[in-house]
Amino acid sequence: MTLRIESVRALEILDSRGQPTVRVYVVLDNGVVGTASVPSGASTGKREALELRDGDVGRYGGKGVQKAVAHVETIMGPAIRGMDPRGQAEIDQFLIDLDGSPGKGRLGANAILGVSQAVARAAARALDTPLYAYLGGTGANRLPRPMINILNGGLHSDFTLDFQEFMIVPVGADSFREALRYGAETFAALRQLLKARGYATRVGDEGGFAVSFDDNEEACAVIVEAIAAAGYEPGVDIALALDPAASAFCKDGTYHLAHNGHGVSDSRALVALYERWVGKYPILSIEDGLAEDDWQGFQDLTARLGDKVQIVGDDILVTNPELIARAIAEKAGNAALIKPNQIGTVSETIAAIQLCRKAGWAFVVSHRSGDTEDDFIADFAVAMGGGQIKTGSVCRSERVAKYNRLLEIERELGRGAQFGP
Ligand SMILES: C=C(OP(=O)(O)O)C(=O)O
Ligand SMILES: [Mg+2]
Repeated sequence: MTLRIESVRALEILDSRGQPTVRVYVVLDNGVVGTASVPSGASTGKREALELRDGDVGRYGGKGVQKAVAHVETIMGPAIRGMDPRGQAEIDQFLIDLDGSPGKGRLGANAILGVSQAVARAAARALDTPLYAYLGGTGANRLPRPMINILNGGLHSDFTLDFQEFMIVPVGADSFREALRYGAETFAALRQLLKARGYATRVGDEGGFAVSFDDNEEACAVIVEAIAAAGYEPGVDIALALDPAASAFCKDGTYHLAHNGHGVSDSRALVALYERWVGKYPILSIEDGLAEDDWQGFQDLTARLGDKVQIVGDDILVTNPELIARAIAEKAGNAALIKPNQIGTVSETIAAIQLCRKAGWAFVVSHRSGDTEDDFIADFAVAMGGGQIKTGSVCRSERVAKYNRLLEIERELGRGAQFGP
């Protein structure tokens, strides 16, 4: 069967924060269309691929993406016209070369990723194959274990807490469906608990409750209570995972904690705090426990806790194979967060995961805090062999879209479905 890219269109749409973002449509010569919408972070790593935004504050109150849209339609589209959409690696490399800049800032990583993902979708549709099977083959039958965000802080909720994400991990569940149920029931129990204590139950950017406690640690304590209130055993059925996103409260190598009594701490004190918490609460994963430039801190944390806790690099690694390779060599962590828009193409995202696998590292496929109804990462996680996925709470549709897609995939796989990292 011959398949050719006929045209590529793009559109400025809104993300879940009401900010403009890019949607791409790749049209094939047989009429099949693949679409993709690109997410956008708030607590971004400084070495991420560059999201191209227009200079002025646009009509939605944020900076528009008209330039990125124009680059898709006038530069990238004509350049890949006539190419076979099944040649993902070739097309991605072609787009990287067409941009020619180290951070993809000329054409815009948001524009490039939109095209890259829409090409994959178009090819899968043309072959009448689900995206997970197209990207992962017949062996792609493992559903990822979810890390479900239930309390938001940091840049995702105006620093109601210093730490950005408090997540629950249904370790005792034996299917994705059950895991999601554990998560939804605990979220409901947490809502009741917070209400009973007089807290408002508004939510942050990723749908976790945005509650201000005097001390960050209270978040761990209340989650453990909610797990028990929902009828589960903390640490056995459901564990905790943290993403402090420490770059956001680090200035000049010092960590400034407004919700922690003593206020300011250095890297060693923060590592000691995590050690104390791990001794007290069933925490199995800590992402960005230190700031993106604190390689020594990541090494210390890994040396102290790495044999029992997953130490995930997000801002420090930015899904970049070169930085992941360095962290593997320097033992600065034992897992990578995987965000396709941090690196900018599907092929480079796959390369980052392949590197993790080779080194015995774990990986967590992730949404962004500004996201859309696009559920690409759900299929992508299954294609990559499961691992883990973090895509927010169970109460905002742009997050639930990914969970619901995973439910669909699990049912489609039937008896063949496997679950967990
Ligand atoms: C998802 C995250 O947030 P953002 O998209 O704001 O970087 C994160 O830090 O892991
Ligand atoms: Mg993070």
